[in-house]
Amino acid sequence: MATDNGEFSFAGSNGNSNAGRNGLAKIQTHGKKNEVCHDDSSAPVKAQTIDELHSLQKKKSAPTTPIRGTQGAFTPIASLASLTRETGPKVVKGDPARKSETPKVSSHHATPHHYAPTLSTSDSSLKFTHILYNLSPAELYEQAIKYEKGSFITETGALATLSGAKTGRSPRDKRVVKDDTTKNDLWWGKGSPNIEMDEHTFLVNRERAVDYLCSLDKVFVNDQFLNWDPEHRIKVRIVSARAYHSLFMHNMCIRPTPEELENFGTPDFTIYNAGQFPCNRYTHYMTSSTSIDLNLARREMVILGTQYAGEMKKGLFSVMHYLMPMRQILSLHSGCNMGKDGDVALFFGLSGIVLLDDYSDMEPETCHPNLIRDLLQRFLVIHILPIHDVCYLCFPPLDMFDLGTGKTTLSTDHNRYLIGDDEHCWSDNGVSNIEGGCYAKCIDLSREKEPDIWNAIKFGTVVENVVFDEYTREVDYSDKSVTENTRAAYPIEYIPNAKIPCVGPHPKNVILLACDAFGVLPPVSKLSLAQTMYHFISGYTALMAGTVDGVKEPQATFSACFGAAFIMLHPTKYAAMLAEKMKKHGATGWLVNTGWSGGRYGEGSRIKLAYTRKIIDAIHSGTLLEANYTKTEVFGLEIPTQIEGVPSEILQPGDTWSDKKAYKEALLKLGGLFKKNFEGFLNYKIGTDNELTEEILAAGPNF
Ligand SMILES: Nc1ncnc2c1ncn2[C@@H]1O[C@H](COP(=O)(O)OP(=O)(O)OP(=O)(O)O)[C@@H](O)[C@H]1O
Ligand SMILES: O=C([O-])CC(=O)C(=O)O
Ligand SMILES: [Ca+2]
Ligand SMILES: [Mn+2]
Repeated sequence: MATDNGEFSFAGSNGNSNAGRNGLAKIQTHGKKNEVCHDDSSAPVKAQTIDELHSLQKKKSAPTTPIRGTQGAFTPIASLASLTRETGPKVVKGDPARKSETPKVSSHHATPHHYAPTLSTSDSSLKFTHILYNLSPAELYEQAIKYEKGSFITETGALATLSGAKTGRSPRDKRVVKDDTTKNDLWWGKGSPNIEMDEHTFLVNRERAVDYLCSLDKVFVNDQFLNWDPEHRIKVRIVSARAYHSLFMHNMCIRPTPEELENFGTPDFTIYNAGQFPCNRYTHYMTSSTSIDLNLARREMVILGTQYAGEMKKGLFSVMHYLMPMRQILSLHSGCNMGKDGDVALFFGLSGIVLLDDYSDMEPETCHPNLIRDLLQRFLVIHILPIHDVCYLCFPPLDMFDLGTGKTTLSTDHNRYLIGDDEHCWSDNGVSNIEGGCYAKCIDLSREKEPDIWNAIKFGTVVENVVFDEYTREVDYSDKSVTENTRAAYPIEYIPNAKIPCVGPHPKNVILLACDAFGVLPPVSKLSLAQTMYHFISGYTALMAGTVDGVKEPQATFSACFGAAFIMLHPTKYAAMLAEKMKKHGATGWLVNTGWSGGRYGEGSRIKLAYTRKIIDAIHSGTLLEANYTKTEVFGLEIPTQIEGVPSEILQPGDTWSDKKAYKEALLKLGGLFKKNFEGFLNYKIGTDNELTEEILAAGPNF
């Protein structure tokens, strides 16, 4: 929904009587709104900083610099205005610790602002906060190392950081404002990742975050872009308290040129990351001290109680899952690369902590014991939400993790151009990467198997939660002491054959990746369009759950569109768009199992990355399309009989199991889980074509 001046707007926000210049309700700082308790009843102090206030204490006996003169030199940042400070802190560059340095005024902020006569309402509004605006990686390194515990330079020059208590995303703590527009537009209720909150509660959390940020001596502001398609580029502002967060987003979002920054204007979306500070559990809708709050009408996101940087990345991805479909553009949780001849492939796959199951129709007593235990241990104020409501948001136990299906690993291919590793758009113009960087798993990373990722971990790259040698600073990628989910965030240019700008023509191959820990899905199968849709909607992979005795058990998980945690609309909306685009552009679907072979987890072994790469090569080159196929029982998948460089005996999973009976059992078990999961979609039509809906329903396991 681009407006005349090229900025997008959200449906519903423009007609709002409360709307400010950009269609947004402004933060109200005076009078009205009886639900807010104001502290501006007493006579205001005539000062805008604490220093000014102190200067008022002493009677002037000699001329000093006029107050207005110094103030006029700085532009305040409107985003950080709150009930306690109307204007927000002023933008300066440089480190406030270097007192001798005169702070340079940033020329980037063109927001015209008219100073009201000094009317300060609390001490908070007098406090000076430095805004460290779009610092360079080198400056951010210095800030991190000086002020953030756990920041170190690794042997290869990367910045090692700790993300704090949270080393992965917290999907249970995500909240989305339900208002008149989103109540109809978004997917709510059973199975949906969108847990509602109201506008007022959002403002409570926003105020908490903004006041926290303004209480600091300095905050970081990044102004950057999302989406390499210039027609659908989104301007984002990230306000954060840590150099780690600022560098992470510098790497992950698209970096503006100095000219683009000069003309940046008003951001389309703003994140307030106050992750070090918890939310208040006595606040309505809060069930823990972590909250990630999305307000589409205000175009804002607030983060409280988690420093895991992936929340910002995936929070913005959720926003794109709303904005892009509104423009008939499909947003995809996929990697993407392109061959020398311009053939594009998409790699879908699940990852991270995902919605595992849904217990909405269960009584609290029968609810998942892990969840109950977790609730009892973690929630001080269970009464805020009736336990039954919480139960319907059943998520995996906290010690559950995924193995990674291979989006990043397989899209990063030395023989092909990398368009992106995780988030893309498919529009009438072709594909475009949403991001400006990659976020690779580092666990067991090896130079031989993943040379391009290995080499990208250098100066400028953020490595999260890795363990390194105290003296040499050599990283031990096999060390899981902090977490399994160790990660590296680097600008996409760090991959030598990145395709810049990160756009490409319409995809020729759509590869669905599943890490099957049951060991029954074939290493590769060719899919019909209906099968592709069936597996896209199912979004299967295995998660590893730690049990009480520390034994790891694989568990099937289904995450619609291979990214249920990030979608905003009903999965069938995305599925219909994918089907339409694949049909129109003649793309072929493939299912690739990057998981177990020769038995389930614990018995067989993970398919060698080298073999998976050969399989992917054969898909890209077109030779696999020409191969001979046989059809499997239960799943009805077409399996090639031969692939160059891959032992033929591993292509048929049944042949690799020594215990055939166990194989059949595992196969039927997985088939049953697919069926059960798909029941949730039986009542939905996919697109306008009833024929396709019927076909998709028939394309699942049959037995
Ligand atoms: N046969 C295989 N194919 C793909 N990856 C494999 C294979 N065997 C082992 N791996 C490992 O599995 C992991 C795949 O993770 P990857 O980062 O590609 O996941 P992802 O799909 O990008 O997830 P996320 O969205 O969380 O980033 C890597 O650590 C890789 O080394
Ligand atoms: O967001 C994260 O933590 C990592 C990621 O890419 C995903 O989970 O899909
Ligand atoms: Ca990845
Ligand atoms: Mn991802």
